[in-house]
Formats: sequence, C-alpha cells, structure tokens
Amino acid sequence: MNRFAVNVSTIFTEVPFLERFQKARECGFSLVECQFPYEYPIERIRDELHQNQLSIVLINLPPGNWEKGDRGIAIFPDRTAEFQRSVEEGIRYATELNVPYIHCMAGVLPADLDRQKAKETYMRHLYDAAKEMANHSLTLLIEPINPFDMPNYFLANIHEAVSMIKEIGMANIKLQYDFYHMQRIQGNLAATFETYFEWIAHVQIADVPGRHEPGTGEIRYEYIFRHLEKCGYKGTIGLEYIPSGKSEQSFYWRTLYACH
Ligand SMILES: O=C(O)[C@@H](O)C(=O)CO
Ligand SMILES: [Mg+2]
Repeated sequence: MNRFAVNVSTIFTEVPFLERFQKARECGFSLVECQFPYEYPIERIRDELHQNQLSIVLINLPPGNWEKGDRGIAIFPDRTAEFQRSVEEGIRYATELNVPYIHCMAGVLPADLDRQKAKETYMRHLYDAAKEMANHSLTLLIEPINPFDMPNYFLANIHEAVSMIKEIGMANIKLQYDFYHMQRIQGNLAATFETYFEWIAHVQIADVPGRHEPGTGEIRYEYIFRHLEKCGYKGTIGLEYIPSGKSEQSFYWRTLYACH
C-alpha cells in the first residue's frame, strides 16, 4: 500500500502551488499533505484533488503572521480571539477538503512571556481547539520542532509534548513525529518512536543535514521504514522534505528501499 503523502508545500515548488497536485499524481502518489492552504480557494484545491484522484491527509492551522515571525499563536494569552478564528478557518478547510489531521503550531516564545504562562495558555487553547475539532471527527496534532531551524519555538521536547497530551486528556490530540526534527533535537529515533507509539498519529520524514530526501544524510531510513512496520505503524508518512535536485527525481529512495 502506498502510504506516502507528498508535502506540496515543500515538493514540486518548481511549479505554482495549484499545479503541484497533478505532479504528485504523475509521480504515482495518491496522498498529499500541505502546510498552509489558506491563500487558495477551497474549490480550486478540491478540483485539483478530484481531477488527480488525490486525498489530502494533513494541513496546519493558520500560523499567525509568518512574515513577521509568527510560527503559530497557540501560546499567547493575549491572542485567544485570533487563535479561535484560526481554528475555525482550519476546520473549514479540513471539513471541506476531507482532511483528517490538523497540525497546530505552538509559537515562538518571546523573552517577555513567562514559559509557565505560555504553557498554560497553550494547553487551554489545545483543549478548546480539540473539543471543537471532535465535533467534526478531526484530530489535532502537535509536533516538536528543532531549535536550530526555529529558535525558541515553544515545543521542542517530545517528553513534554506527550505529558501535555496526557494532562489535557482529549482523545483527539496526537503527536506528529517528524524524524527530521527528532534527529536534530535528540536522536534516538527508533526507541523514542516505539516509546511514544500509541500517541503518534502522523509521521513526516526528511534527512539531516539539509532536510532533503531520504538517503542524502545521516538517517538510515531503510532501517526506520522497517522499524515503523515492526511497531505496527499504519498511518501515513508525509514527505516533508526539500528535494536536493529536481522534485521528480527525488523519489529514487523508494526503489532503493523497496517501499511503495
Ligand atoms: O516540520 C515542520 O516544519 C512542519 O511540519 C510544519 O508544518 C511547520 O513548518
Ligand atoms: Mg514537520
């Protein structure tokens, strides 16, 4: 079974966004994921999905003002109304496009915001968002992101992520386990995946360094793919990488590792 989902925000960037769906199909994929679809009308994306017989498995919530440095707004006590609007917008796109997973970015912790206060706000916002999403059978994901690419990003520790999920106690909050970030944060990839397996709903991959396709760096993906099988992982695997060359030519690792 083909469980790989092309991230159309990082792959096929040679062509305009709406043309990337056709490229995914031409390269043999039936699943895609996307970071931020919000600049594009739902109808246009739905047409592309339909015409190319694709399903979209994941989107992110609107992250605030990316150009001004926002990387999510869930930790900010004074941005609750804006966060609620982002949840509504995320749910609108997800329900209209049949997307099961929504990733909620936490935000970058500013020097003048107390970490404990940010954590309480984040957990309250996650609870509210998950409650709303449960009404639409949606799952909310949180993902540790490495501090080299995103300095001071609030969530950079998987143990803390899992303990927050447990404490919030909503069954539809899960982990997005991004092997690229996890390698840069701490390594110990296979054991950590196994330890937190029951909390993981979605996986993403890229190699280190460079965040390119598997086989270009230090992560032994042949082993990782076998490990996912061994653990009984049945979810999808998002290809959230930046191709080292042309996108179409970046899928050779599938033949190499015999994973289709
Ligand atoms: O790993 C990442 O960076 C993402 O999954 C994401 O969606 C935020 O950029
Ligand atoms: Mg990721």
